[in-house]
Amino acid sequence: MASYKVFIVGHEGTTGLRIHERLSDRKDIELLATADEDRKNIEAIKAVAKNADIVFLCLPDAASKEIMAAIGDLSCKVIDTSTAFRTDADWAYGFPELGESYKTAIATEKHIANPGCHASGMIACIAPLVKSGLVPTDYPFTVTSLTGYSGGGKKMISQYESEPKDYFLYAPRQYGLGQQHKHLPEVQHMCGLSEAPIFMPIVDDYYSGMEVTVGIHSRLCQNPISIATVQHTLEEFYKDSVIVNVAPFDENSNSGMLNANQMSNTDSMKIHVTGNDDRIMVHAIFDNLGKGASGAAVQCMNIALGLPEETGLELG
Ligand SMILES: NC(=O)C1=CN([C@@H]2O[C@H](COP(=O)(O)OP(=O)(O)OC[C@H]3O[C@@H](n4cnc5c(N)ncnc54)[C@H](OP(=O)(O)O)[C@@H]3O)[C@@H](O)[C@H]2O)C=CC1
Ligand SMILES: CC(=O)N[C@@H](CCC(=O)OP(=O)(O)O)C(=O)O
Repeated sequence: MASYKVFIVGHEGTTGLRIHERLSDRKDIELLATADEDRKNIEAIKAVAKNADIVFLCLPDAASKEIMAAIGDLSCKVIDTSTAFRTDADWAYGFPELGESYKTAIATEKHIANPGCHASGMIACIAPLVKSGLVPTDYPFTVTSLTGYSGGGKKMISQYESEPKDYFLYAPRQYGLGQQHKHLPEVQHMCGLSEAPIFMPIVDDYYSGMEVTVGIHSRLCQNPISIATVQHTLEEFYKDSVIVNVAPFDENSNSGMLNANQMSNTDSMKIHVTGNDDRIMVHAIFDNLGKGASGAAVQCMNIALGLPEETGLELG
Protein backbone atom coordinates (compact mmCIF):
# COMPACT_ATOMS: atom_id res chain seq x y z
CA MET A 1 0.00 0.00 0.00
CA ALA A 2 1.27 3.48 -0.89
CA SER A 3 2.34 5.48 2.14
CA TYR A 4 1.81 9.23 2.15
CA LYS A 5 3.81 11.50 4.42
CA VAL A 6 1.58 13.93 6.30
CA PHE A 7 2.65 16.77 8.60
CA ILE A 8 0.09 18.48 10.86
CA VAL A 9 1.35 21.89 12.01
CA GLY A 10 -0.62 22.78 15.16
CA HIS A 11 -1.36 19.11 15.92
CA GLU A 12 -1.85 19.86 19.62
CA GLY A 13 -4.69 22.35 18.95
CA THR A 14 -8.41 21.50 18.69
CA THR A 15 -8.54 21.09 14.89
CA GLY A 16 -5.08 19.54 14.59
CA LEU A 17 -5.82 16.95 17.26
CA ARG A 18 -8.95 15.78 15.47
CA ILE A 19 -7.05 15.42 12.19
CA HIS A 20 -4.36 13.51 14.07
CA GLU A 21 -7.02 11.16 15.53
CA ARG A 22 -8.46 10.56 12.04
CA LEU A 23 -5.04 9.72 10.55
CA SER A 24 -3.07 8.01 13.28
CA ASP A 25 -4.58 4.54 12.67
CA ARG A 26 -4.36 4.69 8.88
CA LYS A 27 -1.93 2.26 7.32
CA ASP A 28 -1.54 4.47 4.23
CA ILE A 29 -0.39 7.51 6.21
CA GLU A 30 2.93 8.20 7.87
CA LEU A 31 2.69 11.16 10.25
CA LEU A 32 5.69 13.49 10.40
CA ALA A 33 6.43 15.99 13.20
CA THR A 34 9.05 18.39 14.45
CA ALA A 35 10.64 17.83 17.85
CA ASP A 36 8.18 19.11 20.46
CA GLU A 37 10.35 22.06 21.45
CA ASP A 38 10.55 23.11 17.77
CA ARG A 39 6.81 23.08 17.06
CA LYS A 40 6.77 26.86 16.49
CA ASN A 41 10.21 27.10 14.91
CA ILE A 42 9.80 28.09 11.26
CA GLU A 43 13.08 26.53 10.10
CA ALA A 44 12.21 23.22 11.78
CA ILE A 45 8.70 23.32 10.28
CA LYS A 46 10.17 23.99 6.84
CA ALA A 47 12.63 21.11 7.16
CA VAL A 48 9.82 18.63 7.93
CA ALA A 49 7.51 20.10 5.27
CA LYS A 50 10.21 19.43 2.64
CA ASN A 51 9.69 15.69 3.17
CA ALA A 52 5.89 15.79 3.32
CA ASP A 53 3.29 15.04 0.63
CA ILE A 54 0.60 16.91 2.57
CA VAL A 55 0.93 19.65 5.19
CA PHE A 56 -2.09 20.65 7.30
CA LEU A 57 -1.91 24.09 8.90
CA CYS A 58 -4.17 24.19 12.00
CA LEU A 59 -3.18 27.59 13.28
CA PRO A 60 -4.39 31.12 13.83
CA ASP A 61 -4.48 33.20 10.61
CA ALA A 62 -1.27 35.12 11.31
CA ALA A 63 0.74 31.94 11.94
CA SER A 64 -0.66 30.33 8.76
CA LYS A 65 0.42 33.34 6.69
CA GLU A 66 3.88 33.38 8.25
CA ILE A 67 4.41 29.65 7.65
CA MET A 68 3.05 29.82 4.10
CA ALA A 69 5.61 32.51 3.31
CA ALA A 70 8.28 29.97 4.29
CA ILE A 71 6.86 26.75 2.76
CA GLY A 72 4.66 27.98 -0.10
CA ASP A 73 7.27 27.16 -2.76
CA LEU A 74 7.91 23.61 -1.56
CA SER A 75 6.40 20.71 -3.51
CA CYS A 76 4.07 19.57 -0.69
CA LYS A 77 0.34 20.20 -0.92
CA VAL A 78 -0.95 22.47 1.85
CA ILE A 79 -4.42 22.33 3.44
CA ASP A 80 -4.93 25.43 5.58
CA THR A 81 -7.78 25.43 8.14
CA SER A 82 -7.64 29.14 8.96
CA THR A 83 -9.50 32.05 7.37
CA ALA A 84 -6.34 33.41 5.74
CA PHE A 85 -6.68 32.13 2.14
CA ARG A 86 -10.33 31.23 1.62
CA THR A 87 -11.11 33.91 -0.94
CA ASP A 88 -7.65 33.89 -2.51
CA ALA A 89 -7.95 33.04 -6.23
CA ASP A 90 -4.71 31.02 -6.07
CA TRP A 91 -6.20 28.61 -3.53
CA ALA A 92 -8.76 25.84 -4.11
CA TYR A 93 -11.77 26.13 -1.79
CA GLY A 94 -12.26 22.87 0.09
CA PHE A 95 -15.98 22.28 -0.34
CA PRO A 96 -16.08 19.62 -3.10
CA GLU A 97 -19.87 19.31 -2.93
CA LEU A 98 -20.10 22.70 -4.68
CA GLY A 99 -19.43 20.97 -8.01
CA GLU A 100 -17.01 19.15 -10.25
CA SER A 101 -14.78 22.21 -10.78
CA TYR A 102 -14.29 22.53 -6.99
CA LYS A 103 -13.47 18.83 -6.70
CA THR A 104 -11.01 19.04 -9.59
CA ALA A 105 -9.34 22.10 -8.05
CA ILE A 106 -8.95 20.24 -4.73
CA ALA A 107 -7.49 17.26 -6.60
CA THR A 108 -5.02 19.27 -8.67
CA GLU A 109 -4.13 22.57 -6.95
CA LYS A 110 -1.20 22.73 -4.57
CA HIS A 111 -2.94 24.87 -1.95
CA ILE A 112 -6.38 24.17 -0.47
CA ALA A 113 -8.26 26.46 1.93
CA ASN A 114 -10.54 24.53 4.26
CA PRO A 115 -13.93 26.25 4.74
CA GLY A 116 -14.97 27.96 7.99
CA CYS A 117 -17.40 26.05 10.20
CA HIS A 118 -20.32 28.52 10.05
CA ALA A 119 -19.50 29.14 6.39
CA SER A 120 -19.83 25.43 5.58
CA GLY A 121 -23.41 25.40 6.89
CA MET A 122 -24.39 28.64 5.17
CA ILE A 123 -22.88 27.60 1.85
CA ALA A 124 -24.42 24.12 2.03
CA CYS A 125 -27.91 25.64 2.44
CA ILE A 126 -27.66 28.69 0.18
CA ALA A 127 -25.43 27.74 -2.78
CA PRO A 128 -27.70 25.05 -4.31
CA LEU A 129 -30.71 27.39 -4.21
CA VAL A 130 -28.90 30.37 -5.69
CA LYS A 131 -26.91 28.38 -8.28
CA SER A 132 -30.14 26.74 -9.52
CA GLY A 133 -31.78 30.18 -9.89
CA LEU A 134 -34.51 29.33 -7.37
CA VAL A 135 -33.45 32.15 -5.04
CA PRO A 136 -32.01 35.40 -6.49
CA THR A 137 -28.40 36.44 -5.88
CA ASP A 138 -29.57 39.63 -4.14
CA TYR A 139 -31.92 37.79 -1.74
CA PRO A 140 -31.75 39.42 1.75
CA PHE A 141 -30.75 36.29 3.67
CA THR A 142 -30.79 36.14 7.47
CA VAL A 143 -28.92 33.21 9.01
CA THR A 144 -28.77 31.87 12.57
CA SER A 145 -25.94 29.53 13.54
CA LEU A 146 -25.71 27.61 16.82
CA THR A 147 -22.27 26.28 17.75
CA GLY A 148 -20.63 24.36 20.56
CA TYR A 149 -17.80 26.07 22.40
CA SER A 150 -15.02 23.97 20.82
CA GLY A 151 -15.57 26.23 17.77
CA GLY A 152 -13.57 28.85 19.66
CA GLY A 153 -10.48 26.60 19.99
CA LYS A 154 -8.39 25.89 23.11
CA LYS A 155 -8.96 29.30 24.67
CA MET A 156 -12.75 29.10 24.60
CA ILE A 157 -12.71 25.43 25.65
CA SER A 158 -10.75 26.28 28.79
CA GLN A 159 -13.09 29.20 29.49
CA TYR A 160 -16.13 26.88 29.37
CA GLU A 161 -14.46 23.99 31.18
CA SER A 162 -12.82 25.89 34.05
CA GLU A 163 -14.28 25.57 37.56
CA PRO A 164 -15.90 27.65 38.86
CA LYS A 165 -17.38 28.83 35.56
CA ASP A 166 -18.63 32.35 34.96
CA TYR A 167 -22.40 32.59 35.37
CA PHE A 168 -22.95 34.04 31.88
CA LEU A 169 -21.39 30.96 30.22
CA TYR A 170 -24.39 28.80 31.21
CA ALA A 171 -26.63 30.62 28.70
CA PRO A 172 -26.41 30.89 24.88
CA ARG A 173 -24.33 33.90 23.79
CA GLN A 174 -24.84 35.75 20.55
CA TYR A 175 -21.80 37.38 18.92
CA GLY A 176 -20.68 38.80 15.58
CA LEU A 177 -23.05 41.68 16.34
CA GLY A 178 -21.27 44.18 14.07
CA GLN A 179 -21.97 41.97 11.00
CA GLN A 180 -18.26 41.63 10.26
CA HIS A 181 -17.93 37.92 11.02
CA LYS A 182 -14.82 36.51 9.35
CA HIS A 183 -16.80 33.83 7.46
CA LEU A 184 -19.05 36.24 5.57
CA PRO A 185 -16.62 37.03 2.71
CA GLU A 186 -16.23 33.34 1.77
CA VAL A 187 -20.01 32.78 1.97
CA GLN A 188 -20.73 35.74 -0.29
CA HIS A 189 -17.98 34.69 -2.69
CA MET A 190 -18.83 30.98 -2.96
CA CYS A 191 -22.60 31.51 -3.17
CA GLY A 192 -22.29 34.40 -5.67
CA LEU A 193 -24.37 36.74 -3.49
CA SER A 194 -24.45 40.45 -4.24
CA GLU A 195 -24.81 41.21 -0.49
CA ALA A 196 -23.67 39.35 2.61
CA PRO A 197 -26.40 37.77 4.77
CA ILE A 198 -27.34 39.15 8.18
CA PHE A 199 -25.53 36.58 10.32
CA MET A 200 -26.35 35.64 13.92
CA PRO A 201 -23.87 33.17 15.41
CA ILE A 202 -24.68 31.88 18.90
CA VAL A 203 -22.27 29.88 21.06
CA ASP A 204 -23.67 27.71 23.84
CA ASP A 205 -22.62 25.52 26.74
CA TYR A 206 -21.99 22.21 24.92
CA TYR A 207 -18.76 20.91 23.41
CA SER A 208 -19.41 20.49 19.70
CA GLY A 209 -22.03 20.51 16.99
CA MET A 210 -23.67 23.15 14.81
CA GLU A 211 -27.05 23.96 13.41
CA VAL A 212 -27.07 26.65 10.73
CA THR A 213 -30.55 27.87 9.71
CA VAL A 214 -31.37 29.92 6.63
CA GLY A 215 -34.87 31.43 6.26
CA ILE A 216 -36.51 32.19 2.91
CA HIS A 217 -39.73 34.12 2.25
CA SER A 218 -41.16 32.56 -0.90
CA ARG A 219 -42.79 35.87 -1.95
CA LEU A 220 -39.37 37.58 -2.11
CA CYS A 221 -38.15 35.24 -4.86
CA GLN A 222 -38.73 36.26 -8.51
CA ASN A 223 -40.98 33.24 -8.94
CA PRO A 224 -42.54 32.17 -5.64
CA ILE A 225 -41.02 28.89 -4.50
CA SER A 226 -42.39 25.98 -2.47
CA ILE A 227 -41.09 23.52 0.10
CA ALA A 228 -41.23 20.83 -2.60
CA THR A 229 -39.03 22.74 -5.06
CA VAL A 230 -36.48 23.58 -2.35
CA GLN A 231 -36.41 19.97 -1.14
CA HIS A 232 -36.06 18.63 -4.69
CA THR A 233 -33.28 21.11 -5.58
CA LEU A 234 -31.26 20.18 -2.48
CA GLU A 235 -31.78 16.44 -3.02
CA GLU A 236 -30.58 16.73 -6.62
CA PHE A 237 -27.58 18.88 -5.66
CA TYR A 238 -26.34 16.40 -3.03
CA LYS A 239 -27.48 13.15 -4.66
CA ASP A 240 -23.92 11.90 -5.28
CA SER A 241 -22.49 13.00 -1.95
CA VAL A 242 -21.63 10.44 0.72
CA ILE A 243 -20.95 13.20 3.26
CA VAL A 244 -23.81 15.69 2.83
CA ASN A 245 -27.26 14.07 3.03
CA VAL A 246 -30.72 15.63 2.71
CA ALA A 247 -33.38 14.35 5.13
CA PRO A 248 -36.72 13.59 3.45
CA PHE A 249 -39.49 16.15 3.91
CA ASP A 250 -42.50 14.29 5.32
CA GLU A 251 -45.36 14.63 7.80
CA ASN A 252 -42.84 14.53 10.70
CA SER A 253 -40.47 17.22 9.44
CA ASN A 254 -42.20 20.08 11.24
CA SER A 255 -42.77 18.29 14.54
CA GLY A 256 -40.27 17.65 17.28
CA MET A 257 -36.99 19.54 17.54
CA LEU A 258 -33.67 19.76 15.76
CA ASN A 259 -30.65 19.35 18.03
CA ALA A 260 -27.48 21.27 17.23
CA ASN A 261 -25.35 18.40 18.59
CA GLN A 262 -27.10 15.57 16.73
CA MET A 263 -24.22 15.11 14.25
CA SER A 264 -21.50 15.64 16.84
CA ASN A 265 -18.55 13.24 16.54
CA THR A 266 -19.29 12.62 12.87
CA ASP A 267 -17.81 14.08 9.69
CA SER A 268 -21.17 14.14 7.87
CA MET A 269 -23.66 16.95 7.35
CA LYS A 270 -27.43 16.53 7.37
CA ILE A 271 -29.68 19.07 5.63
CA HIS A 272 -33.30 19.46 6.78
CA VAL A 273 -36.06 21.49 5.15
CA THR A 274 -38.88 22.74 7.40
CA GLY A 275 -41.62 25.37 7.41
CA ASN A 276 -44.35 25.92 4.85
CA ASP A 277 -44.69 27.18 1.28
CA ASP A 278 -44.66 30.83 2.44
CA ARG A 279 -41.75 30.71 4.90
CA ILE A 280 -39.19 28.00 4.27
CA MET A 281 -36.22 27.11 6.48
CA VAL A 282 -33.15 25.13 5.42
CA HIS A 283 -30.97 23.76 8.23
CA ALA A 284 -27.48 22.26 8.05
CA ILE A 285 -26.53 20.12 11.06
CA PHE A 286 -22.95 18.92 11.50
CA ASP A 287 -19.97 18.96 13.84
CA ASN A 288 -17.89 22.16 13.82
CA LEU A 289 -14.87 19.88 14.30
CA GLY A 290 -16.11 17.35 11.70
CA LYS A 291 -17.47 18.65 8.38
CA GLY A 292 -16.86 22.12 9.90
CA ALA A 293 -13.07 21.63 10.20
CA SER A 294 -11.04 18.43 10.65
CA GLY A 295 -13.37 16.04 8.81
CA ALA A 296 -13.55 18.41 5.84
CA ALA A 297 -9.77 18.79 5.87
CA VAL A 298 -9.26 15.01 5.76
CA GLN A 299 -11.90 14.76 2.99
CA CYS A 300 -9.85 17.29 0.98
CA MET A 301 -6.65 15.37 1.67
CA ASN A 302 -8.27 12.15 0.40
CA ILE A 303 -9.36 13.89 -2.81
CA ALA A 304 -5.91 15.44 -3.24
CA LEU A 305 -4.34 11.99 -2.91
CA GLY A 306 -6.81 10.41 -5.37
CA LEU A 307 -8.48 8.29 -2.63
CA PRO A 308 -12.23 7.82 -1.98
CA GLU A 309 -13.18 11.07 -0.23
CA GLU A 310 -14.70 9.38 2.82
CA THR A 311 -11.59 7.28 3.63
CA GLY A 312 -11.05 7.23 7.41
CA LEU A 313 -14.01 9.53 8.14
CA GLU A 314 -16.83 8.95 10.63
CA LEU A 315 -19.99 8.92 8.56
CA GLY A 316 -23.14 9.68 10.55
N1 LIG B 1 -12.29 24.89 16.41
C1 LIG B 1 -13.08 24.85 15.35
O1 LIG B 1 -14.22 24.37 15.39
C2 LIG B 1 -12.58 25.35 14.04
C3 LIG B 1 -11.35 25.98 13.89
N2 LIG B 1 -10.95 26.41 12.65
C4 LIG B 1 -9.69 27.11 12.43
O2 LIG B 1 -8.61 26.22 12.56
C5 LIG B 1 -7.46 26.91 13.02
C6 LIG B 1 -7.02 26.24 14.31
O3 LIG B 1 -8.06 26.44 15.26
P1 LIG B 1 -8.21 25.62 16.59
O4 LIG B 1 -7.65 24.27 16.41
O5 LIG B 1 -9.62 25.77 17.01
O6 LIG B 1 -7.27 26.50 17.53
P2 LIG B 1 -6.52 26.08 18.87
O7 LIG B 1 -6.28 27.36 19.59
O8 LIG B 1 -7.26 25.01 19.56
O9 LIG B 1 -5.14 25.49 18.34
C7 LIG B 1 -4.22 26.23 17.60
C8 LIG B 1 -2.85 25.58 17.80
O10 LIG B 1 -1.89 26.26 17.00
C9 LIG B 1 -0.71 26.39 17.76
N3 LIG B 1 0.07 27.51 17.25
C10 LIG B 1 -0.18 28.84 17.37
N4 LIG B 1 0.76 29.56 16.71
C11 LIG B 1 1.63 28.66 16.20
C12 LIG B 1 2.82 28.78 15.42
N5 LIG B 1 3.29 29.97 15.06
N6 LIG B 1 3.45 27.64 15.03
C13 LIG B 1 2.99 26.41 15.37
N7 LIG B 1 1.87 26.25 16.14
C14 LIG B 1 1.21 27.35 16.54
C15 LIG B 1 -1.21 26.66 19.16
O11 LIG B 1 -0.22 26.38 20.10
P3 LIG B 1 -0.39 26.82 21.65
O12 LIG B 1 -1.24 25.75 22.22
O13 LIG B 1 0.99 26.84 22.18
O14 LIG B 1 -1.04 28.15 21.63
C16 LIG B 1 -2.40 25.68 19.24
O15 LIG B 1 -2.01 24.41 19.70
C17 LIG B 1 -7.87 28.36 13.25
O16 LIG B 1 -7.51 29.15 12.17
C18 LIG B 1 -9.38 28.23 13.42
O17 LIG B 1 -10.02 29.43 13.17
C19 LIG B 1 -11.71 26.17 11.56
C20 LIG B 1 -12.92 25.55 11.64
C21 LIG B 1 -13.48 25.16 12.92
C1 LIG C 1 -17.54 29.64 18.73
C2 LIG C 1 -16.59 30.43 17.88
O1 LIG C 1 -15.98 31.40 18.31
N1 LIG C 1 -16.43 30.04 16.64
C3 LIG C 1 -15.56 30.70 15.71
C4 LIG C 1 -15.50 29.90 14.46
C5 LIG C 1 -14.20 29.18 14.35
C6 LIG C 1 -13.87 28.88 12.95
O2 LIG C 1 -14.33 28.00 12.32
O3 LIG C 1 -13.16 29.82 12.39
P1 LIG C 1 -12.29 29.67 11.09
O4 LIG C 1 -12.63 28.41 10.48
O5 LIG C 1 -12.66 30.77 10.21
O6 LIG C 1 -10.89 29.79 11.47
C7 LIG C 1 -16.08 32.06 15.29
O7 LIG C 1 -17.29 32.21 15.11
O8 LIG C 1 -15.23 32.94 15.02
